[in-house]
Order: sequence, then C-alpha cells, then structure tokens
Amino acid sequence: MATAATGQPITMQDGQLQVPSTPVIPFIEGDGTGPDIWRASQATLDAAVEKAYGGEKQIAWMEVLAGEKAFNETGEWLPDATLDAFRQYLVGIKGPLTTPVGGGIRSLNVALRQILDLYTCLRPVQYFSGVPSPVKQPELTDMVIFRENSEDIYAGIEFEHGSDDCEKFKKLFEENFAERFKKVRFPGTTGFGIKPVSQEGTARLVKASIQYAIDNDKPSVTLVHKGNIMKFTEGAFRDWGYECAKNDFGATELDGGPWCTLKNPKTGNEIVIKDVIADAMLQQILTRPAEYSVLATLNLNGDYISDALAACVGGIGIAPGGNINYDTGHAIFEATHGTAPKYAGKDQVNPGSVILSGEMMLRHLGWTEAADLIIKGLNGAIGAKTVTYDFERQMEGATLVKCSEFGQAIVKHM
Ligand SMILES: NC(=O)C1=CN([C@@H]2O[C@H](COP(=O)(O)OP(=O)(O)OC[C@H]3O[C@@H](n4cnc5c(N)ncnc54)[C@H](OP(=O)(O)O)[C@@H]3O)[C@@H](O)[C@H]2O)C=CC1
Ligand SMILES: O=C(O)CCC(=O)C(=O)O
Ligand SMILES: [Mg+2]
Repeated sequence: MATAATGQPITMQDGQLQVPSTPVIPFIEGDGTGPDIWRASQATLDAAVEKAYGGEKQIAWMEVLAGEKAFNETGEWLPDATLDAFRQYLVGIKGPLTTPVGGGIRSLNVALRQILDLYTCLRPVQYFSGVPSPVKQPELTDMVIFRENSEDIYAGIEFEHGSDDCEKFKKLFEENFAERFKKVRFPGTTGFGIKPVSQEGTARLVKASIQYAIDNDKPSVTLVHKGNIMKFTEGAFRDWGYECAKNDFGATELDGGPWCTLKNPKTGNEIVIKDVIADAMLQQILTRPAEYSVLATLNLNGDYISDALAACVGGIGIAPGGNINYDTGHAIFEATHGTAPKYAGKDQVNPGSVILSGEMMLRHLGWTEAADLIIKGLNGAIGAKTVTYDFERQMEGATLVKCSEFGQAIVKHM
C-alpha cells in the first residue's frame, strides 16, 4: 500500500496539474461525524481506484490534523504542519470541522480557504435517480454553484460590542462619516461587521464560472446578488461580473443589457450571462429550477443557496464540494454539510457528500475511470434502496444501513 513516505507530490506545470501514479493526498478526518464519514469514504475511494487501475495507481494518504483532534494532540486548532502539507501537496480532502457560534475560535474551514486563497467554492447540485426529495420534479435541478470563497463578511472583520476596538472603530466612523454614522439605529449597543468585495475577487470567480460553462457546454451563468440593497458590494459584484464576461470572453449585450450572450468557442452553443436578486433566486430554485445552470455568487449567498439546493435534490447527505484556486492548483475537497454533532460516533450518517467530494477530486486529478465507478456504485446502492437513515426515513421499502455499510454498498455496485 502506498504511504506518504513512498508517494510523490502533485505539481503544477504551465497551468496543468502533474499527477504521479501514487500522489500524496493530505486529508483531515474532521470533527463530530467526521471520523465515521472519513473511514467509509477512504475505503470507498481506495476501492474505486483499485478497481479502475488494478494497482497501477494508488492514493498515498497522509493524515494532517485540524480541529478538535489537532487541539487535543498539539494544542493548536490548525497546526502549521497541516497548512504546509496542503501547500506542498496541492490537492487534499477534509471532513467537516466545528465552529462555535458567537465567541470562540473563528471557522477553521474558512481559515483554510483564506490562507490557501482557495477562491472558488465549487458545489455541483444534481439529482440521483431514486433519492427521496421534497420537491415534485427534483430531476429538473442541475446547477453548479461557484461561491466566492475569499471575501464578503466571511473575511471576519468584526468589532464586538463593548470591546475597546469597537469603541475605537465607532469613534473613527463617527468622526469621518457623520451622516452615515447617524444611520446606526442603536449606536450604544451595536457590533459592526465589514463586508469587503473587490473587483479582482469578483473577476477571478466569475471568470472561473464562465470558463466552466464553456468547458462543460452549459447554457447560462447567473450572477446572484443582493445588489438592490448593498449597492457597492453585491451590486458591484453584478456589474464587475458583466464586465468580466464582456472583457474576458467577448460577451455582447442582449436587448440593451445588462444580460449578455457569448458563443461557446468549443461547441458554438450560446451561453447567456444573466443576473438575479438573491431572494428571488431562493424562490426560483423551487419554482423554475430548469432555467438555471451555473451560478456565480458571493460568499454568504452561496452558503445559503448551497444548503437550499442540496435539500431540493435529496439533502445534505449527498452534497459535495471543492475549494479551488485555479491559478496555483491548490484545492481542498469537502462536503457542504457540517459535523452533525448529534450523530457523532454512531456510524449512522450518510457518507455520500464526502465520497462525492472524493469523486470530484479524482476527476480533478484526471482519474475519470475511478470517478465514474463511484457514480456507478452510488447509483447502484440507491437503486437497490440500500441507504442510510436520511434516505430510508423517506423511502418505501428501503433497507437501512450504517454509514460504513453504505460505503460498502457503493463498492459492491461499482
Ligand atoms: N465545511 C464545514 O466543515 C462545515 C462545518 N459546519 C459546522 O458544523 C457544525 C454543525 O452545524 P449544523 O448547523 O448542525 O449543520 P450540519 O450540516 O452539521 O447538520 C445539520 C443537519 O443536516 C443533516 N446532516 C448533516 N450531515 C449529514 C450527513 N452526513 N448525512 C445525513 N444528514 C446529514 C442532519 O439532519 P437531520 O437532523 O434531519 O438528520 C443534521 O442534523 C457547526 O459547528 C458548523 O459551523 C457547518 C457547515 C460546513
Ligand atoms: O465553517 C463553518 O463552520 C461553516 C461553513 C459553511 O457553512 C460552509 O462553508 O458551507
Ligand atoms: Mg454552509
């Protein structure tokens, strides 16, 4: 079996990933349900690679620590060694990590994305036949979210009410922007948060989303924003997004704009670049899902829309994702869901989101045969109604299996 000592690093040359036959892949097990899910996922990914390549290719897994396990073993929540491994080996995968609400440490998940500048959170949302869903026609949902991952209120620039910093900030604000300061309704008890959104940050995300639409022959890219209210952040995201479509891809305005159109240089098909206000988007994913394909969003909107869309196609148990920097090649794949603490250690939850995140990772490495086997195995397991509690509770005649057993069912159907 390949180990971190016998494997080789993935590298980036001329903008292309160079993947050896035994790449070292750092992984974080995760908190809460993370260890259960990771065990099932690692076994399933290894089985897919073995079946596809018969030992010619192998993943050299390398455990790196973060979250509670890291804190218990090293006294650090996110040790430097973990960051160094992701920097050196380029592509990794992780389970969910806990973030306390209110006080306490800031999100380690967000920290990893920011420190490694993984500016795209890529979350494909597709329907797998047979999965129970709360909507009437879940098969109409086929969307890919490009969520901006490095800016917005997730930058964590906040001033806690009552702190010295907050008082300093208030003073600065009042002295320099007196008219705007008057809009603060209860200044004596207010905490503040700053929402940075830049042209560069927007352009690189929107560019990646349009390139994805070109490479995958998608009919549209929708810029989702709340630009009617937050004009210079969310509104600017929309305007810079359209600018990027015109300047980088030669899009032209449709009927006087702002919607634009471009011809896919690879297929000749039309790609429409459009926009929608975020609240309307959250109802349209239920009422008109077939009209949307690739979505480009800011950080918070993308977070909300990810969970809502996942629910439409059967839930967060099969909602994968990847955090990617398309320029440096750095990527960390992870599920959309969190640590689901009430199920921790029960070998009960659906490992599908991390397994499908692994499937995305294998495809990203060019190991498409192994990735295809995972999709085949998942379809087989769901088709046989051999499913975890989240599906079983809504499926007639299903067999309830554990987290580990669902991984084994996927392998059986590969
Ligand atoms: N990237 C990351 O690491 C993320 C971390 N988090 C963190 O996770 C912690 C818990 O967050 P919380 O708000 O409870 O959200 P979670 O996503 O962890 O759980 C919410 C609910 O989703 C369902 N669910 C979650 N995971 C699975 C699964 N694998 N299979 C089936 N169903 C699942 C369960 O629903 P039911 O009760 O109906 O069974 C669960 O109660 C927080 O600290 C949060 O910050 C959150 C999101 C992402
Ligand atoms: O970091 C966290 O705890 C939550 C992040 C999250 O919800 C997400 O990235 O979807
Ligand atoms: Mg989320």
